[in-house]
Amino acid sequence: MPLSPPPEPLVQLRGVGKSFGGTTALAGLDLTVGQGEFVSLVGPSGCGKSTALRLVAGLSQPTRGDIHWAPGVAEGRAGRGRDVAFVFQEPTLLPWSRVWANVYLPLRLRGESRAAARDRVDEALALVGLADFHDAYPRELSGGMKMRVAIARALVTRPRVLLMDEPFAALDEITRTRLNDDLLRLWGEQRWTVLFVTHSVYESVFLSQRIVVMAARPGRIIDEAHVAAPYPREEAFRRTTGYAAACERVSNSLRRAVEEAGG
Ligand SMILES: Nc1ncnc2c1ncn2[C@@H]1O[C@H](COP(=O)(O)OP(=O)(O)OP(=O)(O)O)[C@@H](O)[C@H]1O
Repeated sequence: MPLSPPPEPLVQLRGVGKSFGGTTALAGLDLTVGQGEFVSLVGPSGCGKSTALRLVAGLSQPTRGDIHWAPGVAEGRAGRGRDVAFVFQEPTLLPWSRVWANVYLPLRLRGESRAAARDRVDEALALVGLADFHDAYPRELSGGMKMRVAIARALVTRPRVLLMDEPFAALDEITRTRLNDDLLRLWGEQRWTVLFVTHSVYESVFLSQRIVVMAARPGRIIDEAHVAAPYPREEAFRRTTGYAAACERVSNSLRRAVEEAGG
């Protein structure tokens, strides 16, 4: 099969380091994420995955090195940057606001009226399959539905880059699998660039084109695995030899990461 050319770089981390007092969270991180790519970061606890995501989001600044964006991408904090949206493990919805108002929030913070925002909020809710729940309060929703609201709230700004920090870790297996399918469907339709943090080897292989394995002390990249399987990826992909081989490769790298850290 001919290899497709690598996508145009969207964001490049060059020699990025981050220290917190005496703790070196990241050292010499070189990572390029291409336009429209789906890349996962995996690694043991404390290897700096969240720190890397926060740096890309502009929520904190590198101590060393630099982060270079392709021309035309709005930089800055995730909340303000037009083109970068962040989804955390906790959906962090406003409990006193209905689903619609929760999704409207980023546009409200930008000063857009409800009337001007209506179509975009409705569209984001429809994308995650929650159009019928716009009037519900968060307490009336399951964990999976709350996460869908959080994803809709990220999508409402029509970002080019979606940063996801263990978004499905707190969900049960069936809900997680369903949201994996939904996320891939949306990515196929919308073609954002996704940088996804997960502790699950299986989730990373199912979702990603490329998996970056990190080790701790200091946080650094020790392997990059490519998953050549085409999209759309269906359930049957989980039973292929390609899937098994990629899972084994990433698992072995992860084991090495843990051993190197003396864990
Ligand atoms: N604000 C902070 N102040 C001090 N140390 C920090 C801060 N944020 C992260 N660290 C440290 O930096 C290192 C990397 O943390 P980070 O949360 O990025 O790792 P992680 O790979 O995302 O971990 P996990 O998988 O447990 O979420 C850890 O040693 C952590 O204690």
